[in-house]
Amino acid sequence: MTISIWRYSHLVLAISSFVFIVLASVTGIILAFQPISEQLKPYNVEDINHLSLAEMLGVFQKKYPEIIDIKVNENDFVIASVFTNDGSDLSGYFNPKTAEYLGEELKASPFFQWITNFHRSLFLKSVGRFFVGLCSFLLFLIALTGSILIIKRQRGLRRFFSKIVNEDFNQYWHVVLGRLSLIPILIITITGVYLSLEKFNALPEHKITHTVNFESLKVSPKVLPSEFEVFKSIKLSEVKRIEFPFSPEVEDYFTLKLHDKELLVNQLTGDVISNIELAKVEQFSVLSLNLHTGKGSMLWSIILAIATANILFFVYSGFAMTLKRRQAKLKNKFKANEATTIVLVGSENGSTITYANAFYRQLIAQGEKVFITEMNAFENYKKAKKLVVITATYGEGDDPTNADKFLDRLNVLSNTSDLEFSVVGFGSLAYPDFCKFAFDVDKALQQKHQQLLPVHTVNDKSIEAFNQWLNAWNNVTGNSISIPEKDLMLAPKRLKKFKVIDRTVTKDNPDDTFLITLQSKSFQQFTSGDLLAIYPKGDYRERLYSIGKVTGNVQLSVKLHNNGLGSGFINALEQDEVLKARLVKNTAFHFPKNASKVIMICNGTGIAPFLGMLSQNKSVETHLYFGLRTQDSFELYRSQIAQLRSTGQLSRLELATSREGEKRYVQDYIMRDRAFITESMEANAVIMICGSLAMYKAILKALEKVLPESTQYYLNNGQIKSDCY
Ligand SMILES: Cc1cc2nc3c(=O)[nH]c(=O)nc-3n(C[C@H](O)[C@H](O)[C@H](O)COP(=O)(O)O)c2cc1C
Repeated sequence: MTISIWRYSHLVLAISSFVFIVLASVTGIILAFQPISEQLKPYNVEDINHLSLAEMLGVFQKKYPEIIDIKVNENDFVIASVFTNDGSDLSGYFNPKTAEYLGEELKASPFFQWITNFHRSLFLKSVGRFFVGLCSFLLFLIALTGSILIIKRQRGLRRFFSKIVNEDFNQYWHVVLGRLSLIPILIITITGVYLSLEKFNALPEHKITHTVNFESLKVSPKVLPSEFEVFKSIKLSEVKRIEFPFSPEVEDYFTLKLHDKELLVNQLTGDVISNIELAKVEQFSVLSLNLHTGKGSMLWSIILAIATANILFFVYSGFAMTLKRRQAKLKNKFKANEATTIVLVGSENGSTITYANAFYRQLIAQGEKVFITEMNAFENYKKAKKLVVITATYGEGDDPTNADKFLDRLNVLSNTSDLEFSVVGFGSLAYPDFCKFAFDVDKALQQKHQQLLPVHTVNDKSIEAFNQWLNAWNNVTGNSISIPEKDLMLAPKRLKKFKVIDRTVTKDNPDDTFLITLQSKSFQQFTSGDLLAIYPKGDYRERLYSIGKVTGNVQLSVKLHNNGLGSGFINALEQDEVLKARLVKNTAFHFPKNASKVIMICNGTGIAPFLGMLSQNKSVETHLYFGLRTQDSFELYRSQIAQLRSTGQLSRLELATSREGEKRYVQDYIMRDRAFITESMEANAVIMICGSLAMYKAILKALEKVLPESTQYYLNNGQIKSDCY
């Protein structure tokens, strides 16, 4: 399958370095806990930013007759070496405010030391260090190519952090976590490379050498160190180390190492004898070490640990995605120029190829000469009579990578005008430009060839929807192809648990229909009009139901069919039983946000999403045209609808009973209320239709007669929405 140059680079880099990356990541996660464990020790003193060096020296010199040196480490622990009044030496952690001894200096744990050595060089000395440095650089490139892939996926840098639709677990989290850990990973890799370069002496030398003119050193006026102006002006947080003079002679001085410079200070007068700025290389080395290891900041150490753990997840999810893509291969029995039917596939992540391959195999089994290939490989096919294009849509209604040259090639190459074609669009209603690329392809093909079937769309890889197209294809071509469902889908993953919290029974209803309410066991965002996908046999067989959101739960209205796989499964569920299913977003059938009025038309179980929408409705005027067989059929919904009427959430109900009374269908009421319907649509109302396809067609026919514009106009305008089956 064709993949973009960026994805290819991302993959090649990952493959070439993954062993090192895994080893470095695992050890890196462990090492992140070293600074955390150190900082949990009670030697840290607050307000180190406010305490001056002079103040600290004052208390130390009061308490101890001789001080050798004082250090402040990355954790802001003060470590000193002193002589006490009884002449014994004392070294370890001290409180800088009171000069009180706190405890012995921690020795690095042998375990962390072992892991550190492994992390730095894999115990391979210079060779290992080189590979670790190289792997850091490769990881940096992987992060860069990954960012480019995200920018391309999101169609622009500005949309880098825009919402991502969760279609595939590995893909979704690869991108989401990739964006979140990008900055820490860039920092880890850049500093890793820098530290390696330093170890190989590849950076400029940066030794500090002071020159002191001993002749010019003053011996008066004498000042106590705690009164030195220079010590007063330096905060303890700036200090790395202060070394005390060995003797009281003026030739011996204080050596003060700060984070950005080194000073020599006259021990008698407090004059600064020499002041040298640290080279930028040196300053960056310290910064690199702290950023790379998390030394000195618990928060940063935790961020590093999380980002490094994410790297391991990227390795796993990246390879899982690649494997999935590679499984989707196109193989041919016939040559392109022998084939009478051509199947072209546009796919980014391979799932559309599974459908196209299954269709190809069935055609071959029927004895047809078929050729299947990627859309970008389109050419003039000598003997082709039929062309089937099965394509996904990406980005914002754009082409998948292996179809990005198709429209140009079609323009330049194609000249066989008696070729008949059918386009099947794979897409997701979670995106605003649903299957747009398929529509673009269809339009372009219409300029040159004969359309055999209108564009057929498949939402969320629905097998049902694909089979509907297959039936239509069989009808127009005289074929009798059927695709075993197991060829199309693997058992679904990541299903969520739902518990039955209420249900009615079919015997109470003349149409074998029942209401069932499910409570999601985990937090999930959904709304009325979305779909619930169930897997009755726990395998590839999927059944979708329109749902209503009623008091936060999922409500379905189900008609039990003879041998119905889905309805039989749901009907067998008992109170409190738990099932596994998944919610599918269906934005095209959500309650409109800005409509002046909503006219809902449904028959039978098509009422389910409307019961939810009405119970969520706050103030919109709503009219419900509900078709059922008898008044008894209505009993199932009577109390809910009465409640909605009493609260005003449902403004008007028209019940059409087809088997008793005036024996009317919903479309009869539409014809009767033509003035109301027209007036409402002119005032920006929205019509929503849910239920059987037969009813949908009848309603569209009625609306065609009633409305001033064509139904296509209102469909395009988003004023007619439907979810029919
Ligand atoms: C980044 C991204 C963008 C997408 N954009 C659209 C879109 O604009 N319109 C649409 O209908 N579907 C869109 N989809 C959904 C895919 O077309 C759909 O999941 C399809 O089944 C994927 O097929 P494939 O696995 O063969 O690539 C998008 C999916 C992804 C991951």
